[in-house]
Amino acid sequence: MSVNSDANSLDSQPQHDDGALPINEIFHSLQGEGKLAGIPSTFVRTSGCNLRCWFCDSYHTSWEPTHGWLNLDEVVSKVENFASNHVVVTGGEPMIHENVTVLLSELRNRGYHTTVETNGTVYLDAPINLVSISPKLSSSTPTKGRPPAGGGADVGVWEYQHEETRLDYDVLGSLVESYDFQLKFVVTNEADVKEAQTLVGELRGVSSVPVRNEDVLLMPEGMTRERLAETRGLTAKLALEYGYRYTPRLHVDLWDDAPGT
Ligand SMILES: C[S@@+](CC[C@H](N)C(=O)[O-])C[C@H]1O[C@@H](n2cnc3c(N)ncnc32)[C@H](O)[C@@H]1O
Ligand SMILES: Nc1nc2[nH]cc(C(=O)O)c2c(=O)[nH]1
Ligand code: SF4
Ligand SMILES: [Mg+2]
Repeated sequence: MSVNSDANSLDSQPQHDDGALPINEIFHSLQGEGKLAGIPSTFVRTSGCNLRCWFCDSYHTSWEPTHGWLNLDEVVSKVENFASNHVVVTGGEPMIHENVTVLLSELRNRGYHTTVETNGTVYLDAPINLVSISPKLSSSTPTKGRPPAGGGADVGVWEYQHEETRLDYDVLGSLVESYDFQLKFVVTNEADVKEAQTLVGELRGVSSVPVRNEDVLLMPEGMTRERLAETRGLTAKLALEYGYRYTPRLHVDLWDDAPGT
């Protein structure tokens, strides 16, 4: 799959009537994060994202989206090759592709449990068992002093665009009210947890459904074991202090976040 030169072109895709999606990889692993951590799952990773988190551990498909497209039948047949009943649709940002609803409907019809990993900036109406929302805090914004993993595209452009796009309370409120959800925050320091606490408070103010502390997960920043060793202790301490749930990153602990894990 060739690397797409114009990183923006995938961010708003014309819909293909065969349900086609830009797919970076489809692989089988343990769900590494969140309430379902440890469950053998099939991952469908779409390409392209509308944000550019400097820490993105999938920059090969967000900052530099690959361009391979698979139609619905091709995706489903690859998923069917694996034994898991759980499918995790992720990216990149999967919710920027309308056709994700077509895939999710087909997976539901085939009896799969589906999780969507999303940055919470786009709302889609689809049959999803768990929406795993990871709202991006101010510490995610790329800056000249915080260049993105993998070199990345033009930070100047993306610092503004990321900051403008990363938080949408209408979308967050709709997702929380429409789906079983978890809120999963990447933690680099205590300021992130204070910001997450404010965001949860705002969400509680607009949501007609409860946002329980056990639905709020703190996840240490790190795409390597070495980096996680620096951040997991603080994150666990903050989870205890603030009463939120701690989530590991099992795929990093086990396999250093190698491709296909
Ligand atoms: C690559 S993202 C794809 C889905 C979606 N775009 C999102 O951000 O939620 C998958 C998950 O990895 C998390 N993530 C990405 N890079 C990370 C890092 N360096 N450390 C910890 N979590 C990270 C994201 O917050 C998200 O929960
Ligand atoms: N094992 C494993 N678990 C994951 N949970 C969320 C992931 C993601 O990239 O969305 C992910 C991933 O990339 N690998
Ligand atoms: S929103 Fe998700 S995929 Fe996009 S850059 Fe951030 S972590 Fe990566
Ligand atoms: Mg990942």
